[in-house]
Amino acid sequence: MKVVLSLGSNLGHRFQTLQGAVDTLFDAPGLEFVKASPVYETDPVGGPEGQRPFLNAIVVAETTLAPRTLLERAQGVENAFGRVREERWGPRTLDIDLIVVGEQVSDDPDLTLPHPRAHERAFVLVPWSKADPEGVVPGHGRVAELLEAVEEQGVRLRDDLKLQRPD
Ligand SMILES: Nc1ncnc2c1ncn2[C@@H]1O[C@H](COP(=O)(O)OP(=O)(O)OP(=O)(O)O)[C@@H](O)[C@H]1O
Ligand SMILES: Nc1nc2c(c(=O)[nH]1)N=C(CO)CN2
Repeated sequence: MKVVLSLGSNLGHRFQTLQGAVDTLFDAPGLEFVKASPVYETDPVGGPEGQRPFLNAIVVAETTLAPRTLLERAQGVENAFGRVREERWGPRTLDIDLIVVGEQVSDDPDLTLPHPRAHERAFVLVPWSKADPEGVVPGHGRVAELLEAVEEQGVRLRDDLKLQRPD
């Protein structure tokens, strides 16, 4: 099954955190790296005033794992990078969201698939469209079409930064 993950960081060494997350996510069996998007610097959406901009990227992978197992893997990596959960949409060293897992659809609040806000977030759609132009959000449509409906201002390519394949 194809998995699309969104990675974001707006505290600490943001790029090292994203690369470390990519390396750690693929350290265990069941998840195979396919591609990472370019890295974008993005204005914070929601949350408190005055947050630093995020670095955001999308990673496309193949998996044999159940969605819940993937969520546990992602949360384990977030915790390993010292994420402190305080206020909703507040600053974080690392946030990993499951955007889509195959064709799976779920409205479980602990794991909603596809991610309930992905289809309206430029910081997801812009990098995703570069890594995977054929991408689809089940129930919402093609990434390329969803992108036409969002404001891309506030999402800037950082072509000085490039995520490497996991080591
Ligand atoms: N598709 C999903 N990917 C990741 N977490 C999810 C998903 N659906 C539901 N969750 C749940 O959301 C909870 C809160 O996640 P988190 O604190 O990372 O939210 P957030 O990143 O601040 O906001 P947002 O959900 O808008 O991205 C997690 O504990 C997780 O169980
Ligand atoms: N620019 C940007 N804004 C956000 C982000 C993010 O990754 N990038 N993540 C959020 C919660 O997941 C809320 N707001």
